[in-house]
Formats: sequence, C-alpha cells, structure tokens
Amino acid sequence: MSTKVNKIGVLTSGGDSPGMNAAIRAVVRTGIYYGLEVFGIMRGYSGIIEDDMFQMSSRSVANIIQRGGTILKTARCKEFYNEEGRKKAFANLQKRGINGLVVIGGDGSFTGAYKLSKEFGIPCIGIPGTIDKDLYGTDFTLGFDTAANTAVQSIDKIRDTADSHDRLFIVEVMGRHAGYIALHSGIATGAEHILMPEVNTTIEEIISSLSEQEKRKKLVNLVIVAEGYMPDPSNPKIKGANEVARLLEERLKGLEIRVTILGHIQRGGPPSCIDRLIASRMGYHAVESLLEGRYNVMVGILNNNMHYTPLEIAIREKQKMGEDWLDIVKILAS
Ligand SMILES: Nc1ncnc2c1ncn2[C@@H]1O[C@H](COP(=O)(O)OP(=O)(O)OP(=O)(O)O)[C@@H](O)[C@H]1O
Ligand SMILES: O=P(O)(O)OC[C@H]1O[C@](O)(CO)[C@@H](O)[C@@H]1O
Ligand SMILES: [Mg+2]
Repeated sequence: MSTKVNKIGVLTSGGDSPGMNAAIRAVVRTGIYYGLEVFGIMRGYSGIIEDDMFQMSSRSVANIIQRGGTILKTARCKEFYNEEGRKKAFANLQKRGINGLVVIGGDGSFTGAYKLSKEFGIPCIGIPGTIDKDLYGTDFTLGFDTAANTAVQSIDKIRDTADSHDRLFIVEVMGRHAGYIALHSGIATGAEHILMPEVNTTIEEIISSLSEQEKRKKLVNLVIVAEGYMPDPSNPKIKGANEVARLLEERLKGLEIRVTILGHIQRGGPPSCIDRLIASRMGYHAVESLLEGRYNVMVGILNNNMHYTPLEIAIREKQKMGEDWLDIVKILAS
C-alpha cells in the first residue's frame, strides 16, 4: 500500500489484559496529535468483518487509563481464520479508507494481522497485549505485571492459612501454553515447586522432593501450577492443579491437599503502574511506526529500548525462559 497512512483503526483481540485501555488511549491521542483520523473497532476482528467501528476523539478515551478490560471489547473471531473472512474485513477497511491498523493482542491476533497485511497490503502494527508474556521480541506484554501481582497477593493469603494448618496447597494460575505467571508469582511467594508447560517435571520428582522435605520437617508446601502444565506430556488430557492433586493423593495416602484455582481474577483489575507506562509508550510508538513507514512489526521493549520485531518472527519464535530461574526456585525454596 503506497498511500500515506492517514486513517487508522485500532482493535483489541484475544484474551483481554489490564493495560489495553491505556494502549488504546495512547494510540488515539497520538494519532489525533499527528492529524490522523482514528477508528475504534469493536470486538477484535469481528468488528472489521461486521463493519462495527466508530471514529474516536481525544475525549472518547478520557478516564480509561486506570481501567482493566477493554472499552473496545475483545473476541476470538473464528471467521478471521478463513481467507473469506479476511476478504470481507479488507473490503470494509477499504470502504472506509482505513489504511493502517493497530492490533493489540497476543500471538494469535498477530497471526491474523500478518495474514491481513500479506494478503491485502494493509500496514499493521502489533502491540503485545497478553497476560501470558509469551511473545518474542519484548521484555513486557500489557497485563502481565498486573496479573502476576494479582496472583502474588492471592498466594500470600493462601500461604497464611497453609502455614496455620501445615498443609500442602496447590494453586493454579493462568497460562494455557505459558508458565511466566507461575514462574514469577511462584518465586515472589517463595513457592516450593513451580510447574509449567515449558518444563518437563514429573510427578515422581515432586513426590521425591516432598519426601525429602518431610524428613527435614518442612511442613508447609506451596505448589504453583500453570493451567497448561501436563505431568505426562504424552497424555495432554491430564493437566492443571486438580490433576496434580489427584496424582499426589493417589501416591501419598493420607496427605491432606487443598487446591485453589485463581482463574480469571488474574485478567481483570486496574493495570499496575508498569502496565500503564508500557501501554502508553507502546501505543505512542505504534503510531509513530506507522507514520515512519515501519510496517508489519510488533512494537516491543527490550533493555528499556523500543524494539521492532517483524510480525512474521514475533509469531514464529518463542520467548526463552532464563535457565537460572529454575535453579533459583530450587535453591531458595530449600
Ligand atoms: N492463524 C490465524 N489466522 C487468522 N487469524 C487468526 C489466527 N490465529 C488467531 N487469529 C485471530 O486472532 C484472534 C485471537 O487469537 P487467540 O485467541 O489465539 O488470542 P491471542 O491473540 O493469542 O491472545 P491470548 O493468547 O492472550 O488470549 C482469533 O480469534 C482470530 O480471530
Ligand atoms: O477463558 P478464555 O478467554 O478462553 O482464555 C483463557 C486463556 O487466556 C489466557 O488468559 C491468555 O489471555 C490464557 O492464559 C488462558 O489459558
Ligand atoms: Mg495467545
């Protein structure tokens, strides 16, 4: 697309995350500052296909920087997986003269944006908005810090009661394919075990570690489990905290275990200061990027500098988990 970008759309897609509103605000206000027309697109890609969008003003994003969720709503739009759906979407963008798109979402949303840009030449910019922090090319994703803090506050409370009763608690945090919330909240709460989809920890390993701790009269145990953790990856139906508890109870008769599943409270609530800051910074740079002709990239922050990763790479590569973290968990929980 060779015409200069002058009318842009902004949407949120996939799971919502605290900080999405702050990013929408930054995109809208930066766009208007540079003389662009900015359209808010409702419910992710569904809003493009259904032509459900409206022109935004600076006032339409007032009083939202502190609010969780997304004023544009979000969706997982099945139609967009098919070329037919994307064709419809392109026709609506063309009809309205929208010639640039800012997509706030996770890896799936960026795959959609990549396809739209490749098939129809619409310049797209991705802003990493997911509590899962599973995107390559950025140290931060919107909502991760808030979600991890929500998990930490809840686990601290569970620790109080676990300690009073000398109990083993298994706490499930979000992360269908990613263990970052488990890793960060587990380390921050002094958990004895952290189980994540990325690391193959067997039930035998947990049992032998529990027996070892029992010998040392360590009575309280906190096990943090990412929802996507599988004790046996060849059996993907068995996953998450309830299954871990069942397997442990089967093997360690008489052990009193309690399970807490934190669930969607991790996705809501006011964004933390960090999430508001990175959302504002990424939103501003997303618009600058479109204006400078740096298209089809994900805006990220690496080592406190802006970093632009081609969407194609952002969706293909995986963020690597620092290897020292697992040693830290083992040594500090001893
Ligand atoms: N392969 C794909 N082709 C076209 N569109 C896609 C593709 N993958 C995802 N999308 C679009 O992006 C939407 C969001 O994707 P997905 O549900 O994977 O969430 P996400 O963006 O990865 O966020 P999160 O994982 O944080 O919830 C999908 O509902 C679909 O509309
Ligand atoms: O309940 P939903 O919207 O299907 O999404 C759940 C998934 O979304 C995420 O929270 C990411 O947004 C994952 O960690 C989780 O598995
Ligand atoms: Mg995803």
